[in-house]
Amino acid sequence: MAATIEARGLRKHYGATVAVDDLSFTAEPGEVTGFVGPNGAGKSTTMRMILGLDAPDRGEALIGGHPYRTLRNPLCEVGALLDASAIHPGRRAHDHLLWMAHYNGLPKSRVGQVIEQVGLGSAARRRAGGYSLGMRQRLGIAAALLGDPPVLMFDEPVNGLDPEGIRWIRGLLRSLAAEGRTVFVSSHLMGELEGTADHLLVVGRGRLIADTTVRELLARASGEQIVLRTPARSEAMTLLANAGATVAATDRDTITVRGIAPDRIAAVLSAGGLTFSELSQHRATLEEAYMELTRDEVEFNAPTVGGTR
Ligand SMILES: Nc1ncnc2c1ncn2[C@@H]1O[C@H](COP(=O)(O)OP(=O)(O)OP(=O)(O)O)[C@@H](O)[C@H]1O
Repeated sequence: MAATIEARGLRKHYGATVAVDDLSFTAEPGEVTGFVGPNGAGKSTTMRMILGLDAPDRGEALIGGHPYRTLRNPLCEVGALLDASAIHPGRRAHDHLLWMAHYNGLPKSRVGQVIEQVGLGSAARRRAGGYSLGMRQRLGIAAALLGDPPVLMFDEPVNGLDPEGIRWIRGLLRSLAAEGRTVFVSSHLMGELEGTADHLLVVGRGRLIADTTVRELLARASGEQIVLRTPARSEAMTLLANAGATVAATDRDTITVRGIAPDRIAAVLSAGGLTFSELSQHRATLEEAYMELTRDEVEFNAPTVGGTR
């Protein structure tokens, strides 16, 4: 059974801080939806509201069309990893999952299945207090998968993991989406979602600033910018600025040019007697596209060296 996650006009404030401000979006089955934004953007607060752990001031959040609190068997409708350290250190992973299964009326056989699925097999009888961060993440994910739910939500699941752990989580997210599940994953680093997310929701200061696909976001960030490589960098910058372009030096002999077309750039340079060795469309990385979107949205923006941007 497929199910969406929907937020409709969600708002939440804590004292004078508006953590989430009129947020609306839909996450669809069969896709990994990346929920990205700088620290303090409101990601965890939004996820807590979707999961019924915090009440919105306004708006509503729905899983498969229903508020979390009205779900009859929540573990079978949505699995979530919010805080991997939430398990008691004296508890063994196997017993923890067995207790969850029992409490939620799930067959015992699910425990062994999810332990295998997350690769915790040999460690499942050890106490969680001795687990590494990566093992605790795996246990949290096993708990989320226990009810075989169509919707999965993970809050910063790769935070602090080694490259092998990151690769494993990425593969898992993709395979869960390929099974037709709705996979919702938050991160404050866009690069972490490269090659994993299909759909991106970018938030800043509690507001939605982009609801897009990875492909569209890259195309938008790459468009219009031309990379020019020339030995006469400063002369070229002057000529192009006089011709109405916006220019910025990016390297010893490289300039990015906006606002005029490549054939016009070539014509201006040739009229000025300048040569160039490259004139190409700029290809933005996902991280660059994200930085551009969120530049003004960072809660605590560190001043740049020299006070200029
Ligand atoms: N329980 C709370 N009491 C007071 N302020 C809160 C509380 N929870 C969140 N906030 C504030 O709300 C804002 C959004 O926080 P939230 O944790 O949702 O952001 P986030 O995007 O998940 O950040 P991070 O990436 O750092 O986890 C922040 O300014 C935070 O300080």
